[in-house]
Amino acid sequence: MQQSLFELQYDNTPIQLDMPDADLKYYPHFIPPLETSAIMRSLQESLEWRQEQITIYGKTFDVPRLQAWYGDEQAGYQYSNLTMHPLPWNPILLALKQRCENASNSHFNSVLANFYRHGQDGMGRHADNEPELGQQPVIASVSFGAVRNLDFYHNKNKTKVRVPLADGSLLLMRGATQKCWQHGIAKSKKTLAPRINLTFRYIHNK
Ligand SMILES: O=C(O)CCC(=O)C(=O)O
Ligand SMILES: [Fe+2]
Repeated sequence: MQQSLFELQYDNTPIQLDMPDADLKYYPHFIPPLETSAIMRSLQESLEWRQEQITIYGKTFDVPRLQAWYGDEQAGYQYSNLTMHPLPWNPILLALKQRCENASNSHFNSVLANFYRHGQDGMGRHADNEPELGQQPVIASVSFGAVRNLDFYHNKNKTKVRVPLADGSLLLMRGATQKCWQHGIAKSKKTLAPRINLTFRYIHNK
């Protein structure tokens, strides 16, 4: 039997992840499946992806992914005596920002985009706890493309929680999440398709 378009409504009810000292809400179908591949392609083509580098003990390495940072002009921040400025918003990022603001009842003034080209791209353990993000930051994380595991590590005990982030999903991180947990995207030996993740944030300036 043929399904009518109206029956192809996906349930957008969020799931509250049961983790202590964290406030994590997961929306598996935040972006309807019919829209995700076009959005992914347009992000891949229209964002100004950069290969950033890090220096550890005097040796310089390529960060294992491509990155781009967009936001309001006032959302710059100080970094090693330099003021970093975001690129100006484009229509697709603004539309996604609006959808995240509606879902979270929050405001965002910048977005960090990460492009994981294959399984060997990843992100090391960290917390988004820079002072510019405030005491209990609200971060909206939208994913497109390959499913990748976001691993959470509790700061005080050895608890590890693996959260697979699906194409078109939204993960809202709030409350004590950044204070009490670190998170990272593990690399994989498997051949994985590309993935783009956007983390919408609010940067407070003095
Ligand atoms: O790619 C992800 O899901 C994680 C991104 C992230 O942790 C970050 O941008 O701070
Ligand atoms: Fe993060």
